This record gives sequence, structure tokens and C-alpha cells, in this order.
Amino acid sequence: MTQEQLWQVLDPLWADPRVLSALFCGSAATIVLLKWLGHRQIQQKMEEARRTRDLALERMEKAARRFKQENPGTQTAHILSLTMVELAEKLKEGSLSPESVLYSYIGKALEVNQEVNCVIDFVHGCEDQLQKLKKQKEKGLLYGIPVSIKDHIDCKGHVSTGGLVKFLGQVKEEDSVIVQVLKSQGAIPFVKTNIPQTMINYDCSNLIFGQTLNPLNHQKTPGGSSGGEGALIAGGGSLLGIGSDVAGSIRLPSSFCGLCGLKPTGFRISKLGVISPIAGMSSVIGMLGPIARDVDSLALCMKALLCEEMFRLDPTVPPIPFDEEVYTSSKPLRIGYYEEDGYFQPSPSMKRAVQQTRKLLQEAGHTIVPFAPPKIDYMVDELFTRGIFSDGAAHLVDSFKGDIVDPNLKSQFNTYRLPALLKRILAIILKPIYPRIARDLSALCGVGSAKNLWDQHVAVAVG
Ligand SMILES: CCCCCCCCCCCCCCCCCC(=O)NCCO
Repeated sequence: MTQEQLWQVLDPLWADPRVLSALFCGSAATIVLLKWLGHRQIQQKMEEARRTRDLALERMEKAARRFKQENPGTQTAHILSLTMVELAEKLKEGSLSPESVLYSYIGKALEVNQEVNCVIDFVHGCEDQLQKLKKQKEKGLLYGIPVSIKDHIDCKGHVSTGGLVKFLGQVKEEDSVIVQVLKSQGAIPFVKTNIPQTMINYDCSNLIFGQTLNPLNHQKTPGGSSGGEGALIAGGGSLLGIGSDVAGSIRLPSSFCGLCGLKPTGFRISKLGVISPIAGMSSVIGMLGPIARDVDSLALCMKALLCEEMFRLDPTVPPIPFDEEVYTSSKPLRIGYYEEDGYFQPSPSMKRAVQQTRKLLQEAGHTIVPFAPPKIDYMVDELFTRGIFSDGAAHLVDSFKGDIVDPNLKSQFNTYRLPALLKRILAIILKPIYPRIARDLSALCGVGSAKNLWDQHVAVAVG
């Protein structure tokens, strides 16, 4: 049949409304079917990930039960009551065994997890690490200390999910540099903890593993994105956790859960072997860092991390060790503070905490100087928000491809994915009534060009 003959047959069909409606319904049904199939595939992948998590938790439970049966005299309550520094000393002098500490924390982490849903994986290699440690002559600074690890930090043999379906099934072949360094210092990474989908959020829920609760109040979030860490440590299921922070992801969960957390200075710790949906964003520098119950634990962790092994494994990390002299010095310091930053309104309790801290520092002989953060609107809107979303949120939106958006993130996500022109128009319309939302929308358009990005990097560097 020639093309001409084909058209002669088809031509009258186009005019037939029954053919047209059949075509329309057929296409619509195909689209719905394809969507349903895609959705089902995503659901199946998430179910598989939950099954893997449940098996890991069962394995943890068996390990804890077996140890308890074989060692009925273990002083679990005593071990769990010790601070990290006390525990490190007892492990080093040999009055406590690394086994008794590890299995006490495995048992406690399971208990806390049942209450708040914060553990997503058991780092089963921890039992081998334990045996390896016992054979080593040299005891590192974190000898025998169990450490919990945020989801997206690679551990050999495990998946770093980012709370996203696209990463499921990608089992890591190597430990991240930070996990290697922790192990070289004698620490025992033993569980991985929950995060919000993409980690660009301050709550702690994703559709794969669900919502993590705050152990201090189940009606509240533990904060995010290192929320699983915050919840586990605050519940007593871990002494030390490694989180990450671009824009508050260590600091917020630490604050919400009554803990101490540190976002170290940029580039201080290697980020090799860590996944991120916004990996190329370099206007606001993200860092890995510790969360713990007290400041001395953070200091011990930083001392352990800033070592030759870290500098050897990642030569981009400046080889500057922990400054013991500054940390232990009793020389009075000059410390700046503010009760309000001029952008976010602090709660009365936050204000009170700053006032009490100021008083204590003054009583300890330090000089306290009030200051106002300069050009705060410009800093927050133009350098911080426009910096994080310098690509107009394109990478973040892309990371949801082949995924279902967590309902907690839906309104944020819908805003991110608006076309830049629409964001600009909305910003103009909203400016007189909601000036701050207008500025956010404008910032979410990003910088527009590589030239502007260079300019922005300069602005970040010089303020
Ligand atoms: C009409 C609605 C307007 C919505 C405006 C949305 C404004 C967005 C404000 C910026 C929010 C930035 C969130 C960043 C979270 C980062 C958390 C973090 O530190 N993650 C790092 C993990 O390594």
C-alpha cells in the first residue's frame, strides 16, 4: 500500500467522532496504566528496602540476645550510664571489654528504634571490626566506642539511600573516608540512621523508612536532616553519631533533641564516599560532623578525626590537627553573641538559653561582646538561599525523578519546580503583602548564568 492509499483509508476515520474518542480514551488509559506500573515498581523497591531493614534489625536482635545469654553478668545499665569520655578511658585501661559495650548499645539502639523509628540498617561488619580490634596492639582514641552513622555516609556492604528510591540497591563497595578513619581510631560503626527524603529538609521522614520521632516528645520531630542520629542519641541508643550539615542539619536535631553537635569549618573533614542530591552546590559549604551528649565527646571525636589517616586518605583536607592548647586553655576569651539575628524570631526559651550562657561565660571570666550580624537580609536571601538553589533547584527537582514525593515535602517541592518565570511573577505579586516569601521565591530562581555564579562565589568569599 502506498502512502497515498493509506491516507485515503485513514482520512474519513479522522472525521468520525467514535474513532477520535476511542483514540483519546486509549491514550488516556495507556498513560494511566504506565503511571500505575511505574508507581507499583517504586512501591515494590521501597517494600524490598523495608524487608532488608527488618532483616538487619532481626540480625541485631539475635546478636544482642546471644551475647546476653553467653554473658549474663554484663553491667549493661552501668555501661549505658557512662559518658563517652569515661567509657573511652575504661575501654582503654581494660576494665570494660569492647564486646560488652557494643552489645549493650546494640540492645539499647533496638529499644530506642522501636519507640522512635530511627535505625535503618545494622552495620553487620561491626562484629568483624570487634574481632579485629581485639587483635590490635595499638588502641586508637575511640577504641571500642560504638558509633552511629547517618544514612548517606557510605559503609561497605550497605546502601546509602538519601531517602530516595533511585539509590536503592546500590550497595557500596568501600567505606567512606570518615568511616575508614573512625575504624582506624578503634571506633565501631554499628548502625545507620534515618533522614528526610533528599536531606534538604528539617524534618525526618521519607517514604521508604517512615517518620522518625523525637524521643523527648513523640508529638515532635527530632529535626533534620540528621534526625535519626538526634533521636537515637537522645534516646540513649548511641553515644556518638556522625551527621552532616549544609544549613543546620547537625545543629537543628542537636537542638531539638537536647544534644551537642558541631558543624566543623568547611573542608576540615573529608566528604569522599558521601552521597548528596546537591553535590555540585558550593556556595554554602556542607560538612560532616559529630553529634553527642556533651561537648567533651565532640572534642574527643574531632581529635580522633583530624589525624594522619584522614590527611593521607584525602589530601584535599588541610593537615591541621585538633588544637589541644586552645581547647584546654583557661585564658579568657572575647566572645561575640546576639539574642536576635534580625531575621528569625527566637522563641523565649532560646533567648533565655543565650542569656544564661552569656552569664555563665561572664562569670567564668570571659569578655562578652554583643553584635548584630551585618546585612542579614542580603546574607540570608542572596548568599544563603540563592546560593543553595543557585541552579534554580534543578538538581534537587531532578533527584525526585522515578520517585514519589514525601507528603511532608510536597509544598516545598511544588515551589522548587515552578518555572523560573512563574517564580519571578509570583515574587512581584506577593512582594507588597508577603515580602519575605517574595524574596524566597526570587532566590529560588537561582543565579541564571555561570557568570553570575562566579560573582556569587566572590560575594560569599568577601561578604
Ligand atoms: C510559597 C512558598 C515559598 C516557599 C519558600 C521556600 C524557601 C526555601 C528556604 C530555604 C530552605 C533551605 C533548606 C535547606 C535545608 C538544608 C538542610 C541541610 O543542612 N542538609 C544537609 C545535609 O547534608
